[in-house]
Amino acid sequence: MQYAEVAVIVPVRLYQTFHYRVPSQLQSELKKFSRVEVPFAGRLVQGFVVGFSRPPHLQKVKDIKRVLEQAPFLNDDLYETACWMVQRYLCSLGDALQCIAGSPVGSSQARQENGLVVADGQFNQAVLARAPKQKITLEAARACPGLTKSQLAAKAGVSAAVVNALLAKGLLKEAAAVQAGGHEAMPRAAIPPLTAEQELAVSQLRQALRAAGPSAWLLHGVTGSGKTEVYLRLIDETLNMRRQVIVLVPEISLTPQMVERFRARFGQQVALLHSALSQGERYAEKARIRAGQAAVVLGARSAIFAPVPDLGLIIIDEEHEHSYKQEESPKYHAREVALQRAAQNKAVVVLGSATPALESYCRARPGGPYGLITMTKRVDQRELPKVHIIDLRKELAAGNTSIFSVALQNALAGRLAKGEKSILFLNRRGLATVVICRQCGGVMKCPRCEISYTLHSDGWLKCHYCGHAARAPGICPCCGGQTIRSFGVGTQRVEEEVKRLFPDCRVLRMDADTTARKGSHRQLLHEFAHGDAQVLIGTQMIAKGLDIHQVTLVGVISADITLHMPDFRAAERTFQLLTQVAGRAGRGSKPGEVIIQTYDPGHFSIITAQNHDYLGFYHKEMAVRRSLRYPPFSYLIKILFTGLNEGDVMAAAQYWQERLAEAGRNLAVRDWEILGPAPAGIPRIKNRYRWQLILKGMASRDIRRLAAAVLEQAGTRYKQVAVSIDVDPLNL
Ligand SMILES: Nc1ncnc2c1ncn2[C@@H]1O[C@H](COP(=O)(O)OP(=O)(O)OP(=O)(O)O)[C@@H](O)[C@H]1O
Ligand SMILES: [Zn+2]
Repeated sequence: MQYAEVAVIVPVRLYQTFHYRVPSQLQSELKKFSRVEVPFAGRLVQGFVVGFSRPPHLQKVKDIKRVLEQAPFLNDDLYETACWMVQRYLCSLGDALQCIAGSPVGSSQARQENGLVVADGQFNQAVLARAPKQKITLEAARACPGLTKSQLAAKAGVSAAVVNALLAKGLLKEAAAVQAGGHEAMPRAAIPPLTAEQELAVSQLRQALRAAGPSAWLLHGVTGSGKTEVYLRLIDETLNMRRQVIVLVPEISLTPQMVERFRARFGQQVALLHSALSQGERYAEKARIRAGQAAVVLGARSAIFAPVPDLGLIIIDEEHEHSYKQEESPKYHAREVALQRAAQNKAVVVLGSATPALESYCRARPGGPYGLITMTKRVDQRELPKVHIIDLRKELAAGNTSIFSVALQNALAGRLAKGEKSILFLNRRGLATVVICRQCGGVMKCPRCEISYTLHSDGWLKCHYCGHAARAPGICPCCGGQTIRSFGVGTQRVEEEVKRLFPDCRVLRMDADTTARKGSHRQLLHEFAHGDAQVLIGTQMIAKGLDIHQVTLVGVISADITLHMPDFRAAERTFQLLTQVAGRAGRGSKPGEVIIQTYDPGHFSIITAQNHDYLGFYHKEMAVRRSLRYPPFSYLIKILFTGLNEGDVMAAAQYWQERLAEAGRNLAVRDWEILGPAPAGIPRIKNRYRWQLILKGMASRDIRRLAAAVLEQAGTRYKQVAVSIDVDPLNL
């Protein structure tokens, strides 16, 4: 083991690795996949050892400097995935391995924390009457036994001090460490009998699990059809086969109900991977996963790389969600990685959604690579909600300038009178979305980004791209004019309006502004579900997964925001959001009602959402995509150029455009085109100019080959311009 082959973490040529000498003092420490520090181009960089071959030339071979992490969470299986990512996403092998292994952790930090449980014995409730936070925390610990201190604090939305206080009082105690395979350590939660449709889904997927090969399935079930129960049964089956499961959810903080149901069913077998974990906690969870102790991994996008020993099943809930796509390099999509990992491990992939991505549904058509399983009914014969569309043009003509139509106002008043709960949805936060000087017409914009400021109720103008904030001016900075007006409605305006119309009503608002603090999502959702709040106002955060039985009204303040996004997926996004948010109504014993306000009531995304008609939407939208040759009828690659000097950025984009055209001729690639160079949708962010090229082709492999060829020759030509490649971009 004299020489090691290292994949360095720098944006270099895709597959290239470099040879280093292994100094004698590192001989015993170094292993395959160790994370090392090596000299590279005059500085020290990190990399991963991927082999021990001899270098072709022995001159100029440098020494490995040191070992940073002896055994990161990598293995041969994940290495194969990394190699696949290189050719699929055009990232370097070092970047792919880094993305899979995550950031390094000194093993000293990796202390295994014991889970906490409520101490036995009765205690006087009155003791906690003055300590509401401790009370909430104790309730949380009872609902989800086995959380660590910080997990429990995050769940209850309190600080660690509150948990410490409960430990000191003896009301909480540490659970004894659970043995491996402690599947039966928890009392089984009451398991409901399956509905007929669930039964059919489970039996079909159970067969797939027992079959020897990999397979992929789309579980298309309407909102409230009980997809989660199907997942739970399949997981049980997989655990019985002594294999492990990865379950992906769009964002773990938004799915406390799901986490609770998983813990109730599988107890300590569940490992949670999410961004709120400390490095030590993450390390401990991954160690449990690698050892096969935690056989059910529940997490967001990056949990797809969990180092399970024998992967049997991958479930992706709300598979249409864009959060499964990573927007930094490597710009992978967890769904595609899942299919690859499943192929490597002969595992089964289940993609669940009420509104599948077009790409997924068309793969599930007859002859496609996915099997299709459909659930058309809600559990317990509950009805899908009645959806009404309100034409805002008519409201205006009738003299109603409020943001609430008469119908929505009346419906809300009715719910408040009956003590039922309502959700109001608007996919835009803040108070007003544009601030304009009426004298010169100047729009207040972020000085660093080419984007208009949003006015917030605290009087600040905020840039939603870079976070930059400025005081709202009283006079126009351009012309000195004194009539500055704001337009456009955000969630804060909706909140003000509800409070004005219904002064006694208890309102909660959930958007990026109210959920910045750790644990605040859970706290807000808990308060809405169990407290006396009657109305929840929010952005897309409230559209997914919520299962709150008392909600009988959903109001969509404006369906037009997503509809008019400059993106070919705007209609799809709109249909998905409307269907998902409408699906929050009527999940209990009382039927639900939905009111959608729009200036475009004839649009097919809105009408098909009204009729709960996924297939109707699918066929209409596919016809549009076909005629414009957009995905899924073609493949795209976005190449983004950014830099401080616009001239350099344009020159780099131009140069790439020429090289790509040339490579296309040389490699005789057919059925493809280059769009651009053109300024990106947002032409400047944080002072960096942004230009882009789009490659569009009928074969993904062909355009990837072109981009890879040009990256090899031109990747580092413009030193001041960053080039980033996005294969199958979700944002253009
Ligand atoms: N077989 C069953 N019997 C009784 N209740 C059930 C059954 N299956 C699921 N439920 C309940 O039905 C409700 C809806 O289930 P679930 O949240 O899994 O729906 P879903 O299909 O994931 O919906 P969405 O797509 O809207 O998130 C939950 O409250 C769940 O506990
Ligand atoms: Zn900005």
